[in-house]
Amino acid sequence: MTYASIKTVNCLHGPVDMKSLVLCLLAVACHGSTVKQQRRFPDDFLFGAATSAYQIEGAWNEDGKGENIWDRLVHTNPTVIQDLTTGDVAADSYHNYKRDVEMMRELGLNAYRFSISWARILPTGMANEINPAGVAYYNNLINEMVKYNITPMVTLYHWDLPQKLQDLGGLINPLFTEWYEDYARVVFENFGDRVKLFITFNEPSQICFEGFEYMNKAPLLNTFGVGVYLCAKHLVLAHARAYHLYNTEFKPTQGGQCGITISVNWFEADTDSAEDLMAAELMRQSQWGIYADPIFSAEGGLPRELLDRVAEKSAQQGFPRTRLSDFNEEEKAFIKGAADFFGVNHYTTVKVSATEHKQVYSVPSMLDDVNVGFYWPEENPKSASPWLSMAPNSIYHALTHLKEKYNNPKIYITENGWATYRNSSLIDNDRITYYRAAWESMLNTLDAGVNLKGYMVWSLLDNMEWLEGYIPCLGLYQVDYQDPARTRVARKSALVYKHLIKNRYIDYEYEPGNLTMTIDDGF
Ligand SMILES: CCCCCCCCCCCCC/C=C/[C@@H](O)[C@@H](N)CO[C@@H]1O[C@H](CO)[C@H](O)[C@H](O)[C@H]1O
Repeated sequence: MTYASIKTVNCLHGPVDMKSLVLCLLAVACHGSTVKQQRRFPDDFLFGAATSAYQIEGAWNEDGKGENIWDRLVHTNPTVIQDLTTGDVAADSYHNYKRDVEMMRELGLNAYRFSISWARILPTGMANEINPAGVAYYNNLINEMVKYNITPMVTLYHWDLPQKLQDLGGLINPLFTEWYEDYARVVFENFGDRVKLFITFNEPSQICFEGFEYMNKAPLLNTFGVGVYLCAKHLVLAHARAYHLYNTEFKPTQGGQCGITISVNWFEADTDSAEDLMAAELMRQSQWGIYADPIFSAEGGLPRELLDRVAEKSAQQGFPRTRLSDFNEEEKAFIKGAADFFGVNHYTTVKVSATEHKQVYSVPSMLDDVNVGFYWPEENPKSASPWLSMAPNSIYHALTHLKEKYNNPKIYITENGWATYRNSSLIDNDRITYYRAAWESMLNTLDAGVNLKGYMVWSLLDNMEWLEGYIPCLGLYQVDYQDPARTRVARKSALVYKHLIKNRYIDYEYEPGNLTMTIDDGF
């Protein structure tokens, strides 16, 4: 039975297949003449959970690992972390990976998305020196997952650049594309026999915009209006180099896929006015189009309106040339189509206005280039993270937009989740409400013909939430940070997710009797 054939049907009138007919007859016998069938996710839809190295591993300087930009930030500038904490130990997954895999089995996960710490396997960032203990750690984790049929989805770069590369300019240095390709080769060579889903970068906008302008991510550099664009172009080129490397040298024997994950929150125009519609479009172009268009659009290259806007502003500001030039024709051809799938991190909806909610932006800056106002609608329920509120049908709006814009690419939702406060109850009904709404929106998305193949919850377990420290918790499992063993216990949402994975439909009636998690037969 295909997904599309499962609908709310009336047994006596609707055209139904054999399975539906049997269900209907049973329902007629039990309840009368009408049955409301559940919409279901396809059997091969990949349900998983996601984490990243810096946020969970700890062991920041153990077994030969090199320093990365988050290690440097939290140790030299500790007051930027809201609760003055670090990721030095975090959930200590470096020592607890077997328990993490056990949790995956308890949940019945089909897949687990985690990231590799570049500096753990290449302590200096360069590929001349490989750290065997780092490689062994990831081999152990992958082997443990594969043993239990859990598909590894590996992110090569989730924000933790080796510090020695940052000392050389990091993503601002054009040589970054070479360093990254060398690192990607080490990853493919060592893990590609078992890993079939590779993600080159997690959330380019958070790397470039938040790291080089918005002062919200390491390396916290204030290079307003220039650094963000250099970073963006080098990142996209590095992605394309890794993709082509995989495609030509590894895919023929390893047979996997290589994509990129972009933060695609939904930016919605405040009104239907032409000005607000353009404001929302410029926001989308600056936040994710700048990374997605060169790879996924039919024409390639950077988004037109953004290019024009930055050129105009640069001229007004007396720059001899634009601060954002397009890729050249050779680069465009190299980048266009360089992805087997589009990874989407989706959390929320933000409203965008051409005139309202504006702040004073630095000049020059990307914020000033775009020059729009934005806000989170008051009526949307708020989480423990200020940027994350719950918006109606948000996934549907974002993903149907991608379908139209990029000719229906294969999509995995690689992150989606809800933040609660550290001391809140394990009975996390607000998270369950958020998740059920997200899953409902995914079913709408599938109904609309979007080529959506899987979904990863953020996160498997509580972890270090970057500058927000350990204040917000996003895990299906709570981590006890007072306990040196970093004990993990399931929240109620873990049982609800387990029920979804097993049954493939959203059961609003399901209420777990208690919070005990067990490993079911076959896992
Ligand atoms: C230039 C135009 C104006 C820009 C205005 C600033 C941007 C405003 C819009 C903000 C949009 C919402 C911010 C969303 C951010 C998330 O996508 C991002 N934080 C998610 O990152 C992942 O979050 C997880 C949970 O927080 C986890 O930390 C993970 O590591 C991240 O990948």
